[in-house]
Amino acid sequence: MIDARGLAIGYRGGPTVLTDVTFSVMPGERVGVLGPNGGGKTTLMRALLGELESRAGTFTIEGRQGTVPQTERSRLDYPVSALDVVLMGALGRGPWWRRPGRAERALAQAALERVGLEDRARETFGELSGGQRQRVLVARALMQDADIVLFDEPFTGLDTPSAARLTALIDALAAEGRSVLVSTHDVGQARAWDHVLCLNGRMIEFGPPEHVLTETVLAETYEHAVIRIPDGWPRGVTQSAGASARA
Ligand SMILES: Nc1ncnc2c1ncn2[C@@H]1O[C@H](COP(=O)(O)OP(=O)(O)OP(=O)(O)O)[C@@H](O)[C@H]1O
Repeated sequence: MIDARGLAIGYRGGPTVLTDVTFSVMPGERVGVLGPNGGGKTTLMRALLGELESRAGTFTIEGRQGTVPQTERSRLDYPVSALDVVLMGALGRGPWWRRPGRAERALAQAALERVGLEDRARETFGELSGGQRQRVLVARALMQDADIVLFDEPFTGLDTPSAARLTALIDALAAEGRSVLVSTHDVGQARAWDHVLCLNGRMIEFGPPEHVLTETVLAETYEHAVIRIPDGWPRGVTQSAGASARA
């Protein structure tokens, strides 16, 4: 679904902020994207969405993309309902001037049901909890029938039950053959996915978690910040309480 070779990415008029990115994602794979603040996770997502051009290297993407952005960055005071947000996923299906019809509304309602929010359709998006907003945005990606779903730090601020619900949704999307990229600060969570991509201004490592989540790679990724990872890790990985790495 995604094949990137030696990508270098920067913002218009600015320096290159991410280099040497080489990875591939197959249908149904879940890839965790790890890195410190400013490491380049969002930049990579934006390049995959076509918002930023690569300055070197090549990449190909096959299939429709859907994105689940960081909701605290969205404008939350705009009075749109949860259903309206999901219906935005239907834009592009028909001419821009045509309002969503009954069929689209039924699909949007079904997508909300899929994420367990069928009874919240009429509620204002900005008044939902962070976890509920994330799920509405997953429903929007379902509405787009996205083959590739990009999540930008979706677990930030979620309590344990909400995080577990979102993890189950990510697993379900992958089980349907959709490819899922999830940027996260949670090293413990990334361990459960198929591949991990570590970024810190350049790609540090890409591969299965058991190869990537080593002390050496994490130290390079987080520049020797304290990394806490759960017990039961393969040898060579720092062991201590907690499950998250923050830089
Ligand atoms: N709109 C922008 N214009 C110019 N530079 C930007 C822009 N957005 C991000 N950058 C720069 O790109 C680099 C990577 O930032 P990015 O937002 O991709 O990191 P991140 O890994 O997503 O961080 P965080 O965990 O804080 O969200 C940083 O040096 C940042 O200053």
